[in-house]
Amino acid sequence: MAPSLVETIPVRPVESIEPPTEQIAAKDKSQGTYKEAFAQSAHTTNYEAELKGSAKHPPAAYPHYLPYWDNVTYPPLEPFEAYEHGKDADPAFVNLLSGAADVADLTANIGAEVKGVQISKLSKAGKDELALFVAQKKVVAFRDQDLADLPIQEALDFAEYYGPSHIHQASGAPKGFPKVHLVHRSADDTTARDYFQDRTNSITWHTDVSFEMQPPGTTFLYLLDGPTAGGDTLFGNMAEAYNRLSPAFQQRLHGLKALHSGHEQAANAQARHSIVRREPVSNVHPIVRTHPATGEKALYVNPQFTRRILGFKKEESDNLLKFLYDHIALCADLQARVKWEKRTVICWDNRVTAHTAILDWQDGQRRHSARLTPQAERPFETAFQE
Ligand SMILES: O=C(O)CCC(=O)C(=O)O
Ligand SMILES: [Fe+2]
Repeated sequence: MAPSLVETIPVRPVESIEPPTEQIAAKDKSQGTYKEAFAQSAHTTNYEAELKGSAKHPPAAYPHYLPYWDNVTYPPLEPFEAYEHGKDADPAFVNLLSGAADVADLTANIGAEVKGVQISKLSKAGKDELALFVAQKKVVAFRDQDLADLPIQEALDFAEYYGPSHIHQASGAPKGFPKVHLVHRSADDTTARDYFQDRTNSITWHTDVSFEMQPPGTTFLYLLDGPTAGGDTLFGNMAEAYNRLSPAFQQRLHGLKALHSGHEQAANAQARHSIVRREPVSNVHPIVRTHPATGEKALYVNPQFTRRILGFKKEESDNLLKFLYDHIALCADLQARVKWEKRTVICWDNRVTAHTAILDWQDGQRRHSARLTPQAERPFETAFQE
């Protein structure tokens, strides 16, 4: 992709899907540059309240998971040969599920809930089956997990079975663990309420960091602390979104490629005087990608990071992308709204799903979770078949 195209595409405002940077940086505006403020981040009121609690809320349950913005930059991500463990899995899922207390579908076409399986303790065969099970179900809530209570490095080692950890270009991370991506809104943060001063909804459908050459596959997000109600995460089945289209339309999408850009997310972080850990990148991916284990085809565009369909004029590209985004957003019949509980790990396959946080909880409650993000193969497509 010629870099000039990236520059000529108008920068559209991209909502931050990385809440913590926004929150701390907003405080920093009155305190000089972010970097100055960062040096004293442990002394900001907000951070202190998180550590110590206040009259209104308890301290953070997992203080070593509070976001920290180290000022370290990283070289570009290196290409690597991805290995798809789902291909080695026994589709009977004996090693994953035979000891489960309960396995239930959340809807008819997306999502499952599993109780009584400790994913951090799975055998190799169990881990392979997890990859395939999640690829089939698209998103799985594993209840009563110990991931948050393990040393952070052990949690990372578990996830890295599936691929090398992605280091996010702009998000806060636990101190010393830049490979862990944090989602954090402190208990005295009013973003969830403030958001609706300017917007009618908080929905930001996306698939994680699709601008990377090898975006994540099997991904784990675990709750550290959450509101009593609300703050669910909504997932959509992008393979089913593809299947719903007519064969003629599917055929038209095959062969099309789209540009995905991380430049706006980086610019956003810079504008907030936050950190950017790497030179931002853009990559071109097929609009219909194939899952390496299931062979399923899935729509692979999202309004956060996809910018342009290559070879189409702007209006053509905008219109087709708008249709696809509307299709993804409107199909409540291929979505699951997954509820968090303490000690829940939600695992999804970024190659065949889209997701969005829902910012609907009441003020005065912390929402804090950590993501382990193994990278996978470069998206590829296989031929259209009727
Ligand atoms: O906060 C959430 O519910 C989802 C956050 C998210 O998009 C992610 O961790 O990838
Ligand atoms: Fe995400």
